[in-house]
Amino acid sequence: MLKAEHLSFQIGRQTLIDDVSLTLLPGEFTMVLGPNGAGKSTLLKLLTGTETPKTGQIYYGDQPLPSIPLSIQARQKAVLSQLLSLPFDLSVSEVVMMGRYPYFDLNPTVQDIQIADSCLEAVGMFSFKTRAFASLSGGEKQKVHLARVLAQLYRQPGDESVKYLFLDEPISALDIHYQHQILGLVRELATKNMVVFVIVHDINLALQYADNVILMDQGRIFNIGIPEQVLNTNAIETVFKIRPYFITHPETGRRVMIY
Ligand SMILES: Nc1ncnc2c1ncn2[C@@H]1O[C@H](COP(=O)(O)OP(=O)(O)OP(=O)(O)O)[C@@H](O)[C@H]1O
Repeated sequence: MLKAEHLSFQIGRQTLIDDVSLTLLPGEFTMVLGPNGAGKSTLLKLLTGTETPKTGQIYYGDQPLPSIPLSIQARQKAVLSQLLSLPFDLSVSEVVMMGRYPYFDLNPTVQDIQIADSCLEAVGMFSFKTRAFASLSGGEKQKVHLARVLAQLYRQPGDESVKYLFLDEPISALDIHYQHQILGLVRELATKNMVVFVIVHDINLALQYADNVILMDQGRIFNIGIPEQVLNTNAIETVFKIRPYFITHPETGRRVMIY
């Protein structure tokens, strides 16, 4: 479980996060939505320890996040940020192997290599293994970084500890086939004792995949709960300033938003 209590964060005089409290449970796929500048990425940075809140506490299980050694954090928590480019000239397999750094000293083991390969396979990028990362398209880079975080949280047999996965707009550059493939993969991971926090902009994908939705606005949580309740007409109109309409998917019976 991840618990955050009364988080606030400021830069200069601007309050980016204003008294945010939440509980995220392993097994639940949490999606975070909200307009540009609502504070979604900033909240992710606080929850992952990249930034330190001005007030408030974050607990992973019953441990305050700052008290957990970084070497332990690296094996339980993985983060995919919006920044996809890398300052070094690395191959695709070297980028994915970065996810295994917390597990080996000097050289990756055969098992690390197998894990990295299987994660590349899972995101449909195995055939790009030897390519220069810098030469990939935006969507291909996004998939390789996803393979990196999957490799970081890869569960060894017998490891039943809670893992924490944070993805900041992981599908923004992906075509619709891969949007669904990756979200399906992440939903499957969530069921395996993982806390999953994913920022997206697509309301219909949240309605389709999320167990739990956090709707943010102006540095605060506007609403949190099950998707159909949180993403209602009034909330969408208030937060996104657009009037939505909902129809029923002819095959699945699911709620779909149009506007
Ligand atoms: N280093 C910084 N200095 C000043 N302002 C910042 C800084 N980082 C973020 N902000 C501001 O904080 C607010 C929240 O930013 P944040 O990136 O968390 O928004 P977001 O909800 O993730 O937005 P988007 O959907 O556009 O990615 C924005 O107004 C942003 O301009």
